[in-house]
Amino acid sequence: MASILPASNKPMRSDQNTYVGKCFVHVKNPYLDSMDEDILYHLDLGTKTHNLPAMFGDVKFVCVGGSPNRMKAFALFMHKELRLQDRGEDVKDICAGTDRYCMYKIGPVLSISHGMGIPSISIMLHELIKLLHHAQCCDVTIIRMGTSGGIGVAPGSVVITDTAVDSFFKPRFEQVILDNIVTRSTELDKELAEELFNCSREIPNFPTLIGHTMCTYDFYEGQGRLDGALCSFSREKKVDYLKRAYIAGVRNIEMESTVFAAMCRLCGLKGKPFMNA
Ligand SMILES: O=P(O)(O)O[C@H]1O[C@H](CO)[C@@H](O)[C@H]1O
Ligand SMILES: O=c1cc[nH]c(=O)[nH]1
Repeated sequence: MASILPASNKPMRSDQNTYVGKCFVHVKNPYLDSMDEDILYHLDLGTKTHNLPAMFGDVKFVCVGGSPNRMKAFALFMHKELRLQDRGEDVKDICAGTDRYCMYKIGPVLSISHGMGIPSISIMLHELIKLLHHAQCCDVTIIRMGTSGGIGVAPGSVVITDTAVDSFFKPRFEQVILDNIVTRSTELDKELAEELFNCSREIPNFPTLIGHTMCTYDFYEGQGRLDGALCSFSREKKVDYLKRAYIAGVRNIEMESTVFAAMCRLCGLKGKPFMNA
């Protein structure tokens, strides 16, 4: 999406952070420490109402995806894979008190839904990152498992994102903060990409590749679709745009990866979108 402020009113600033050895999930908000209580409103959790270190202190993997049903199915799958003692049917939605997101905990794995688009996943990520921070979690890996539209790849391929890019094919996320635009990096953990790619090679008939993922603010006009309620470009313009995206290294399109990459990177989560194209 283009900046919503004129260029002259755009103080560009970059937030930077790198991954460190043993890494606690950290927040970057000086006000949080002085707060008597932190209510994670959209997760229906809080520091006074729940013992977050006891509930979540052992979390090492967080898997997120748009749809609540997908994330429940993934939780049941993980329950089976990890051969946990309790019955699979007992896998309970921790956020059942709110109908915004669902969350399941299966041993060290959290499975959470985030809805569609940047604003929806960003609210969930703010509260998830605070939750992992309050629970004193360290060395947490987060993976987004989503659907996406492939560009120049065989249908059904899995794209492991190395870098999330915006609609201009740039590795950045522009966050509007008050009336400023702050540009954040969207580089992702390269080792994790290789690790996931190597795992995929052990599974027969599992076409997988590593590439850039383009994140748009809209499913229809933003992704060059000709079948939305509005369409102001020609088929030729659409094809030209997608070809330029391919040349820039984009292999799939979805709607959350830039903010996901930017926030996880800043707060010490090793992150990776991983998508069906
Ligand atoms: O499959 P999920 O995780 O919902 O993600 C993709 O699907 C939605 C659009 O249909 C967008 O949220 C896009 O990013
Ligand atoms: O954003 C998305 C998600 C799934 N498929 C697409 O084509 N785009």
